[in-house]
Amino acid sequence: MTADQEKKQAALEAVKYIKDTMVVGLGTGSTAKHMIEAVGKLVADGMNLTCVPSSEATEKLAKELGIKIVALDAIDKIDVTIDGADEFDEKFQLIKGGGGALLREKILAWNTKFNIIIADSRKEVQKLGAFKLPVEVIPFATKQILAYLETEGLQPVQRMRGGDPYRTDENNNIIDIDIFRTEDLQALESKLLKIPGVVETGLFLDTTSLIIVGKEGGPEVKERR
Ligand SMILES: O=C(CO)[C@H](O)[C@H](O)COP(=O)(O)O
Repeated sequence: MTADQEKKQAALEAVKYIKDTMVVGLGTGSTAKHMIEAVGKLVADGMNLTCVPSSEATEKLAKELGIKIVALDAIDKIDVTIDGADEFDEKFQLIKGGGGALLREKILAWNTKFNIIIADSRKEVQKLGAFKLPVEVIPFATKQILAYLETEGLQPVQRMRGGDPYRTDENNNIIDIDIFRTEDLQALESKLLKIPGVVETGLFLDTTSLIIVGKEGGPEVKERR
């Protein structure tokens, strides 16, 4: 199976957890796109859903598909959020933010009763960190944060797009760092979040309830132990 076929398979399995009248968080990225399309079909078939998007791109696609979108402050709690990931390990720890939507994705995950991650099988790793960890920072502080992270040995690289700094939906910058040699991810997360100007990191350490992986022979559904 191609990675994209696995993504779609996982997405189609995940939408089975969506029930009528639920508030649903919609993730961002190429795996989430399959899920949003499937949610669009549920809505077209008559399901009454209220959805909260994790990015402007997701909001645009959802609206095109006729999905009812509300802002986070219009609801109390999200019933289920379905999102992708760049990497996950057996402890259900994730790296997210390859698509740049980590801040809103993390806010959605934190405000959700049941978080489902959908992924192709290449996202499963023994140890997080082959994928660089995205850190969202405000533009005002970017130069100084880059210098600090360099002294910490985290090999920071500012994300660029077409020769200009990449800007998130919140108009911030992203610095990608190398965490492969980091053992204590919780300590790293705390250290990063203490830096003035760091808005959020793409480490999702304890929000995920279920991971669905697309695989030859059918989706694998992993429950958090
Ligand atoms: O965190 C994300 C976006 O911020 C995505 O979930 C992550 O990058 C995975 O993307 P894809 O489904 O395209 O592989």
